[in-house]
Amino acid sequence: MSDGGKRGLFGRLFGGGKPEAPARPPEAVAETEAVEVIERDAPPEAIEAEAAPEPAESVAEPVVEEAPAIAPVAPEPEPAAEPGAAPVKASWWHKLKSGLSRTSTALGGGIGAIFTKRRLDEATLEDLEDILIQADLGLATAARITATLRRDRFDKEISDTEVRAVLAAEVEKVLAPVARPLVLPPSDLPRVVLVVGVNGSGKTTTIGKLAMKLGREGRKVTLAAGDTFRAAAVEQLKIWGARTGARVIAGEPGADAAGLAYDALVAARAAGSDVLIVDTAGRLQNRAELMAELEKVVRVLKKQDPTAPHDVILTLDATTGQNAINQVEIFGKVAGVTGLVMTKLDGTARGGILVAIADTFGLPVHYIGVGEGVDDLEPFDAGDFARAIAGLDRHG
Ligand SMILES: Nc1nc2c(ncn2[C@@H]2O[C@H](COP(=O)(O)OP(=O)(O)OP(=O)(O)O)[C@@H](O)[C@H]2O)c(=O)[nH]1
Repeated sequence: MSDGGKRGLFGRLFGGGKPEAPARPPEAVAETEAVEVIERDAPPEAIEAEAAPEPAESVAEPVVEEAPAIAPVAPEPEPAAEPGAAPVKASWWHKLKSGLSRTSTALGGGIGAIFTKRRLDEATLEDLEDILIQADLGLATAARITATLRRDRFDKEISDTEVRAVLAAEVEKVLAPVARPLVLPPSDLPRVVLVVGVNGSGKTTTIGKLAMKLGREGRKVTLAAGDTFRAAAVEQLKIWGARTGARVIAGEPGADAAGLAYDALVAARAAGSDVLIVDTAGRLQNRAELMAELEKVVRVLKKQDPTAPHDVILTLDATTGQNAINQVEIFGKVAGVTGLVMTKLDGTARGGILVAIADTFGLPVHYIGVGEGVDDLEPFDAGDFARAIAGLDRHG
């Protein structure tokens, strides 16, 4: 986070007060509980896509329920730090490297098998290019890596470690421009972060982890349980809310997602939240009606704040490989994706897909996830990622 800090610094940056909440009656929002549920009984069709009546008028009055307080979760224990490294960074490097081990083993094993004390010839370069493509790095990056080797080392002896160093350097060149943190500039109004993606890509888990990070930075966070299709997703978000101290605005199963997002923004404003993170139902990018619903969520948020949503984050499950490229294209068109989070890099040998996506779209990669734990999400660092997938140690 660019301007994260303790509450005092945050308070100075943001100033003391927040504006009054518009439209929705303040009694819809209780002030102190960690988790709250707004019961909404509007059926999904209550707001027609094109007629788009004011969502706040289309639903019954919300009811606020208090959920039992659950103690915030403690951070996971840090493993022993590398000498001279900051403990958190060291711990993350450890997780990143072991999380990406399947990718680095697939790449490194293939490279080790073809570079056994031999001169670099055209056949070896072709074999290498195949390995890089199979690891989902993308045609362009694979071609660049082999071109660099051809230019600098052709007909010379070269070890697999040297090849991996070239691989890391080329991958870092691709990733460095997209490694951009999620920036939350000072504002009197809540920053609205919409999280989209296909089913099971890790939206809710990522939101929970993000809420924890923002809470630790002293931000006041509201979560909107916009995945109204799946009751378990709402429960999951409530648990995250309780763990992180974020308030959760949720509705009845099947409630209208756009209306819920609208209400959540009203509630976030009334509560003086710094950030509203809106969860959405998982949807396949080829399901037109679900994609239309997503467009409606965006439209309805804009009715209250024309600049919202300020961030549209697409979560991508690394294990889906090449399909992730199609997801970026379609979600980009429908929801105006502004940044990416790649999850489940720990469960796949296909972590190279992040490189292909960076090369193809140039969209900011804010975070990567390498596990289900609360501390398994960190801002994306191009150099660390490149060296980890190449199976090399960290710089410095
Ligand atoms: N190994 C691993 N598992 C993850 C990671 N991120 C999320 N998961 C798991 O992936 C599964 C799906 O995550 P959810 O957060 O429920 O995904 P979702 O996109 O909200 O799912 P839907 O609500 O069905 O659309 C859960 O079991 C998570 O614990 C990660 O970085 N690594």
